[in-house]
Amino acid sequence: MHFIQTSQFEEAARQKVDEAAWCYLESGCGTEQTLRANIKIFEQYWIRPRVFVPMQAPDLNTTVLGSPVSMPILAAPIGFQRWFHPEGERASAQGTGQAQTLYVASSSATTRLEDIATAATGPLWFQLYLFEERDVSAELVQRAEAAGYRAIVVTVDTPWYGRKERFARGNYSMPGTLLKANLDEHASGMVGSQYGWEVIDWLRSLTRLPILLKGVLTAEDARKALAHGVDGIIVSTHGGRQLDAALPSLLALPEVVEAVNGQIEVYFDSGIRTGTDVFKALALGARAVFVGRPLIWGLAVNGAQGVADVFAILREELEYAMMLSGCPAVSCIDRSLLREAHIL
Ligand SMILES: Cc1cc2nc3c(=O)[nH]c(=O)nc-3n(C[C@H](O)[C@H](O)[C@H](O)COP(=O)(O)O)c2cc1C
Ligand SMILES: CCCCCCC(=O)C(=O)O
Repeated sequence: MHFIQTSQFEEAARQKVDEAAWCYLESGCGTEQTLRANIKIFEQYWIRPRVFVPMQAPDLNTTVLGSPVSMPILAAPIGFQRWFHPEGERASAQGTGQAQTLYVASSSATTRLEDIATAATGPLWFQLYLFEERDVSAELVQRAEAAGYRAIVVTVDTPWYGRKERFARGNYSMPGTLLKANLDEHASGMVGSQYGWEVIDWLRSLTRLPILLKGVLTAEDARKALAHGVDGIIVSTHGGRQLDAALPSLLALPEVVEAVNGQIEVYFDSGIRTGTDVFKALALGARAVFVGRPLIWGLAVNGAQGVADVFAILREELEYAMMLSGCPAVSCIDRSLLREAHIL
């Protein structure tokens, strides 16, 4: 089956994945206001195309914290991937490598981070939850550094695990056989809710790897992140899975970009489903975007190849958007190419 839109992968994945896993993947938190808004808001931005811009083929190559990637589209950290495909994280890292882009391994992976690194062929970052037991986080950082991961992505929007009401209403639970492969059997796996900004200074003292914060949505916190010496920010609502009614990521992006003022790289996730979504996030100042659920649809449908195919669709759609709007390179995509209008 040759799919040309990520939504076709969604339909096909729904047929393959069991009901509980599907609900876990697709759900957001609370009334799912932010989950819906993350998608809808893209329709409130319109591209202002420029004509007579000579180009052969658009150049999608870029770098992320110095690592070259073939396009500004990256794999977001997603936990429990063996629930969706027996090869889980190994397959998604392979498919991401096939697309020559970056994979972020989750703290809640069902494959050991060392085994993900062995399977991967592209650059890797490691996503860290700040666990109640600091030693657990410290050990993960040291293992990630030893295994060749190039940055630590600290998820900061999860001082508590979000209230997934759809999942709870369905009375679903995760199979006991799904192990968090990276955590020691004695670790509670509870996220720490007592931390303040000084925990970032503690983390800084542990590693020389670049540190990014995932889940910053305000200029105030972006300025604090700068003051604590972080190397990058990912503007994210965790795919609408943490605070319901949090402002959608695309609405938060401009204020974070403005506050950071080019001093560090700003990334984006939540709601990317098409290449024009990627284009719009880049135009609002993101260096690159992370994709979550669509890659898991690809994984569920066809393992590593499915992941690579989803990347290929997004890539081709972005290429078309660039060719038809007069952007020969991703560095040319800027705010002047976008207009906001709520007409739908
Ligand atoms: C099933 C699922 C599991 C996730 N697991 C993690 C995780 O372990 N760590 C993390 O920082 N974010 C996690 N996220 C959030 C993603 O990294 C990302 O922020 C989100 O999926 C982006 O939104 P999108 O799915 O609309 O692309 C998860 C999201 C989903 C859907
Ligand atoms: C310790 C928190 C585990 C959460 C793992 C998965 C996740 O982030 C999600 O959104 O689901």
